[in-house]
Amino acid sequence: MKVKASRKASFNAAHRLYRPDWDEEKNNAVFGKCNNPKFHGHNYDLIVSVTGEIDPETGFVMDLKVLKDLIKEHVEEALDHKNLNLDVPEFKNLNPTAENIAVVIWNKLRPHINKNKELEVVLYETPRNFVTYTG
Ligand SMILES: Nc1nc2c(c(=O)[nH]1)N=C([C@H](O)[C@H](O)COP(=O)(O)OP(=O)(O)OP(=O)(O)O)CN2
Ligand SMILES: [Zn+2]
Repeated sequence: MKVKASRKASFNAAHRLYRPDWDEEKNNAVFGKCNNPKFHGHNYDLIVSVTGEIDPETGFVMDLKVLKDLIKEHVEEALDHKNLNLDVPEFKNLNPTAENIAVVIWNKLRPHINKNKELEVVLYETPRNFVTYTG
């Protein structure tokens, strides 16, 4: 019997969506207001879920206090109050779209989650725009 255990978190960050190899016209056509050269920010909401068997001794799929601390150390400290394009090495050559941010978060957390458990990251960029990555 598998159960999904989840932890919510949030961070805020600035970004700009653009490709340096495209001219301004094309960047504006594809990325619109998200291509603002002075950047813009979002309050990101994150749901990290771990799915697996319940440990019969603890009753936990995973201790959610441990998951909270992992998110704080590996996600919030890396991304919160940062300019994703300028401050976060993973986005030096990668557009910080919601999809790419979700993949980066998943990759940061995966090494710290038991191999027998599945990991899912849901990232809300706005209250209505969200992406899901499961590896
Ligand atoms: N597939 C994707 N599409 C878009 C992304 C993305 O990361 N992946 N990002 C953006 C913008 O950065 C940003 O999310 C603005 O999107 P928009 O829909 O314009 O949102 P609003 O500011 O209008 O706020 P809502 O609350 O969503 O109405 C665009 N596309
Ligand atoms: Zn944006």
